Amino acid sequence: MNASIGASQNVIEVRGLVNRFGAQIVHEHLDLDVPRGEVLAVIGGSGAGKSVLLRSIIGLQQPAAGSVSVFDTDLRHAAPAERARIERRWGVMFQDGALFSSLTVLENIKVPMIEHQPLPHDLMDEIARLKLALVGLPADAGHKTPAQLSGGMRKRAGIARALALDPEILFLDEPTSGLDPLGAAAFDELVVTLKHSLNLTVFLVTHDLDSIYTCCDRVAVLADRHIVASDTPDAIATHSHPWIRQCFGGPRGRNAQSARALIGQGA
Ligand SMILES: Nc1ncnc2c1ncn2[C@@H]1O[C@H](COP(=O)(O)OP(=O)(O)OP(=O)(O)O)[C@@H](O)[C@H]1O
Repeated sequence: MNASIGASQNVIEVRGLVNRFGAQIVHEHLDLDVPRGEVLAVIGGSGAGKSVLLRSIIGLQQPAAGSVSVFDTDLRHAAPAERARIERRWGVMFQDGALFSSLTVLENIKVPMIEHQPLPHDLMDEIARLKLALVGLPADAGHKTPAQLSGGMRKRAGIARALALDPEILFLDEPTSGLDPLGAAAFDELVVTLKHSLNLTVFLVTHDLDSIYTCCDRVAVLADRHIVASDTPDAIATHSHPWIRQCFGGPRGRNAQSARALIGQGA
């Protein structure tokens, strides 16, 4: 496909994806579209293949078959320079933040800039400080190492680094895992704010039903090795697939729906 056409509204298109590890088939003919500007949550049971899907999209996992296009470009067939240009247009926050432990937060945020877009050091410092403020971290957090931050602050620092190059797509792998309910809710609000202020497309792997109702436009459910349903959170909640019924009909699903109803009433 030609990157210059850009006619598609989908910034990510996955077609016929197959991933296996030895005899274990994780994905079998999986299709998924992510339109520009959408916050998409990918949910599914533990081990369903959500992280492997994310890794396949960003090129860290070589699929056995199928294609993945990002910005209308099939990354498997892209020349290294083109691939690097595409990679600069997304940012990734892995589950544990994946920050360099020996660097300060500001130095961590500057790493992608030094790698992909070296600028005078003063300017990179200034940009890093702006990213820190954007994710709601105080200025003094910039001079701390990851070990000196709380779990929630580390995740925010991970997002700040993912935003270093002003990406169009933000990939988040279980961003609220390990956070207390208030920290998780604040994180969901941050995702909504970033989506609107930066016009981001967000690909979110999550187990958190509150996040789904708070910040997602659409939910794609990964089960039985492929996407079994993809729709708004409300529509997914009434889907008949057994895993979805178990997930949304259980106590966590009911709590998330009640919380949403209360928010809707302005409580
Ligand atoms: N590098 C690898 N080598 C072998 N097996 C792997 C590898 N990466 C993932 N798997 C297997 O693929 C399956 C899907 O893993 P994945 O991490 O995508 O699940 P997940 O849906 O993200 O799970 P969780 O919600 O628990 O994080 C698992 O059975 C996992 O053990």
